[in-house]
Amino acid sequence: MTSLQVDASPSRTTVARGTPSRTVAAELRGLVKRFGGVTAVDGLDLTVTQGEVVAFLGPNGAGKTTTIDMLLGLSTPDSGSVQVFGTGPRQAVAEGRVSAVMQSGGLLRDLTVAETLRLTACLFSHTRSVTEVLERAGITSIADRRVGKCSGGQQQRVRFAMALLPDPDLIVLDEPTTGMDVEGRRDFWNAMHADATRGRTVVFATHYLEEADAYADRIVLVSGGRVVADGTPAEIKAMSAGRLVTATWPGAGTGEALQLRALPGVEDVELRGETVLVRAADSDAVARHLLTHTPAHDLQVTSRGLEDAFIALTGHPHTTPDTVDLTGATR
Ligand SMILES: Nc1ncnc2c1ncn2[C@@H]1O[C@H](COP(=O)(O)OP(=O)(O)OP(=O)(O)O)[C@@H](O)[C@H]1O
Repeated sequence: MTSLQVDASPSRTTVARGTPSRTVAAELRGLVKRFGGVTAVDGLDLTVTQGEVVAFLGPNGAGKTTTIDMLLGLSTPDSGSVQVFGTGPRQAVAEGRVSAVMQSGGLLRDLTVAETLRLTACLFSHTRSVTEVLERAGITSIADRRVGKCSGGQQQRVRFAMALLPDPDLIVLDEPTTGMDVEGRRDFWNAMHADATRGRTVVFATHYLEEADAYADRIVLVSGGRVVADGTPAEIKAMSAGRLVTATWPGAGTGEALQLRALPGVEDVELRGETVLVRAADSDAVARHLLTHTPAHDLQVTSRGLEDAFIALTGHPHTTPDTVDLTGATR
């Protein structure tokens, strides 16, 4: 059973999970990491229990990669602690209990996919068979292809297969699908998710809200180096209460937008060409006003999604590496 709590100071919404007896996979306590004058991670606390698939979501510069680097023992915190399966992260990695899929690097272009995996397997005392990880990562058909000839999405699945070799208890993926097309992303996550359903703990950082929504059991929203919200995708979406009213209103301009903004319960008004978008707690009142006091027509009322929650909870518009400001007029 889970329950939603609001912790007023600092502003953070958490889900207290009622399963304290489950094995803790990773425990980050009071993590702080500074680079010169920049505080990349600012007192971050997070407990991941075994078997969870956790998405680390946040705007650019939120501190996701810095946190993941500390989780993997690639860098050390200025203060705070990291424990992975009750030990330090470096030891957990050395024991093969944790492995990672990073965005780039780690591949030799002239080796085939199968040679790459056989070479990687030599680094560990015990591994799963190359045949098995090829299958798990969905790349058996390209086993004899040179890595340099593989697409970006296929190369990420090679990295995923490499990470599966030691049969880790925790797999950490840092924005593994950046730059992939939609099909590549879907294939990658289907392979990852099929593996995760066998009880593996997964922590992944992503810019893609839909990936977090579709593949995570739990979303940890990070902003300014801190956890600002933590819950299931449904819980995170529900944190941004209210609805979006969309209508066509030819000729609407700043004056009309300001009038709407002044209505009770209206949080935000946006104009995109002839379309007006109103985010409001009381969508009925907004709809009634638009239909009775203005020439607006073609009204639609929709529940707000993860993107609205992202904006509300982080104070940032949501952007991905291949899109621009989603709240801007260019959308
Ligand atoms: N090696 C470094 N030297 C200086 N500043 C750094 C370094 N690494 C990260 N930072 C800064 O720390 C902050 C957090 O960066 P980090 O890469 O962890 O964020 P992120 O959430 O992963 O961002 P993105 O989604 O854009 O990858 C940023 O302001 C970044 O510029």
